Amino acid sequence: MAMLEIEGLNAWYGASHVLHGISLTVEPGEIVALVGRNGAGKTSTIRAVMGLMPKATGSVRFADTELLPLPAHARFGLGLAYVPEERRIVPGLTVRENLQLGLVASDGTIDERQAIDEIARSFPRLKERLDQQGVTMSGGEQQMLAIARAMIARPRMILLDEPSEGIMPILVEEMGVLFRRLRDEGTTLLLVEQNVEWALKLADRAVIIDQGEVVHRSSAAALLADKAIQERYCAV
Ligand SMILES: Nc1ncnc2c1ncn2[C@@H]1O[C@H](COP(=O)(O)OP(=O)(O)OP(=O)(O)O)[C@@H](O)[C@H]1O
Repeated sequence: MAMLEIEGLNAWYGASHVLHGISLTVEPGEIVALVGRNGAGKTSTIRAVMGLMPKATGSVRFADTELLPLPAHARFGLGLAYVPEERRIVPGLTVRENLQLGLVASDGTIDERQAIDEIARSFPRLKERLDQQGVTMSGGEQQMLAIARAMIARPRMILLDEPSEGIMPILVEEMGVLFRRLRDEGTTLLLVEQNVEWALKLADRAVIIDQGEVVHRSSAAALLADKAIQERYCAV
């Protein structure tokens, strides 16, 4: 059974029809890179999975549950996590308090102190800053916090929207190591990226979206080697 199966997904912003029959699957424990140029529909696709598009039709199944009829908050409870492009680190809250927000949907089933200890082991940079205001950290550290907050409730799948954007190369590298480890531990990842080469080196499979349609599916390695297709659909 696929972890995520999107079939014939259409979506709209008001009268503007932006996704035209997107179909793609993500198998358990794999990293799929979703690429394509600005405005192609990558963000809209993951927003539709999370229940954040004003209108969406078709089918989106997560571990065999049909998501489209469910409100956004019910989707988080199923073990899906989302790291949006704008990181939404809450002003006025410390790093620890931002992490605690990631546990709200788990209804007290996860031991908070243990979960924060575990996360702090994976993110040494956050460990040193648990009592600091989240928004005082660098952009890259805030991105790591947003990812840590998504991971803390141990979701089965994480959707990430351009996690490497605007981040120092050293942190991008750390993030790659983290994503591989997550995958090796069984977490499924759907990664929207403009940093195509980095994403393809990390991912198992790749899907390209162009003008709201899927135009290419292959192994990540095959797309990495195919500069012509990358130029045609991913050049900025
Ligand atoms: N809030 C909105 N209202 C109306 N149209 C929107 C809105 N957000 C995005 N769009 C339009 O929807 C289409 C798909 O955008 P989307 O953000 O999904 O693309 P993307 O591939 O993620 O690109 P980017 O990398 O720029 O985020 C584009 O034509 C865009 O202009």
